[in-house]
Amino acid sequence: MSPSLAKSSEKLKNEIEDYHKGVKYLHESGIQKVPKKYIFPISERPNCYTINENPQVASKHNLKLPVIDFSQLYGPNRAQVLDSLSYACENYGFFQLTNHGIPEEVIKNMVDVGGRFFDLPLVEREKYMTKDMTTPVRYGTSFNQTKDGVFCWRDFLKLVCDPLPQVLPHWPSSPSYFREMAVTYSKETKILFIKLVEAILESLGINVATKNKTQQNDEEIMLKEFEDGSQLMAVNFYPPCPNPDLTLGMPPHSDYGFLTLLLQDEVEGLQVKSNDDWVTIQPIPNAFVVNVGDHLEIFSNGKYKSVLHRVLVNSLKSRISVASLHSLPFNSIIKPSPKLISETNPSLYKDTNFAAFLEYLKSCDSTNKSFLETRRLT
Ligand SMILES: O=C(O)CCC(=O)C(=O)O
Ligand SMILES: [Fe+2]
Repeated sequence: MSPSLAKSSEKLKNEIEDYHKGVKYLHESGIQKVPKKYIFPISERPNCYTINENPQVASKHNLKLPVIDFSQLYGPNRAQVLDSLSYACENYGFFQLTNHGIPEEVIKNMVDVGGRFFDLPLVEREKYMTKDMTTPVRYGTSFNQTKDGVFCWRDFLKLVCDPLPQVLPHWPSSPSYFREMAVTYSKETKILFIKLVEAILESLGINVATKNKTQQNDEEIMLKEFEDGSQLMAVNFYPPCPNPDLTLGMPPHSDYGFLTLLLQDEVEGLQVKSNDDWVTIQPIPNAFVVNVGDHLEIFSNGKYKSVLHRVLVNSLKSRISVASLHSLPFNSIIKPSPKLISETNPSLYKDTNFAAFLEYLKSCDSTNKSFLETRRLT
């Protein structure tokens, strides 16, 4: 190899190593332009409208998602709230949840400790970097780091939350109070998830209340399964990006799981696909953005929609979000509820399980085709 060729191949190798160190590393190294690796094809880039450029377009791109006041579910307005919930899940796949009962302090502590984790030196964070998708803790960058052709502007820490006594010793012990804050947050979101599942089953006409107290019905058994179900938390970190118009924090995707409870800080970035448009979800302090995952779309036989969403980045501010993904236990088979299928309304999805999802992740570039598309029968 000629000396100049050797030099350029050495440079390429260093660059590739740098991408795998993540975008916080790139940001801190002071880059002025995003490397080629992060540039999305034109058709996939965000349209960065500002209010001043085109007020009509800007307002169209700022959708007010249905806001569900959770406290109202337990009062005289329950039926109306269930209707709004059903409307949101059918038409948007997303809603914002206020007055959910999780103390402000628990939320603030989680965002704070998540931020302090990303403030640790790279050597500390790197300890959790692994290609193994089944480990209790995984630190990484982009979306599907080993498969992504184009990298996205996001670093993450993923924490498996069950069974807690087994996974907890693997969670980061630094920064201080990380485990305490993250455990409290994961337990609170799990309780909220169970309450949401009860409401969602009821909104689908599947009633959990037992008529005969000595007998458990199918739905109660199912709720018990959710209590023992899977929970995965992803702390996402998006540092400022020099060219937010060329890249994305996360590419369009739907969430694997039944429901995601997402906490976003005050910096906007999350966009949801609605009628072929990308619309920004305005952060509401202390509220959760809740979205239907692939499993709920399958379970509801397509009535509730697992909708594509993506994340934009910006040149000024870091952004943190914490996604808590909940579903049935990892080894469960997910299928349409027998209560919702009939001869005239046949099942639209293949039964699925976690192994099928892992297979999908291994086999293709996850941004090309959604997992859900691979499960549809028609
Ligand atoms: O950062 C966000 O707002 C969205 C994150 C997300 O979609 C995810 O973690 O699946
Ligand atoms: Fe997501």
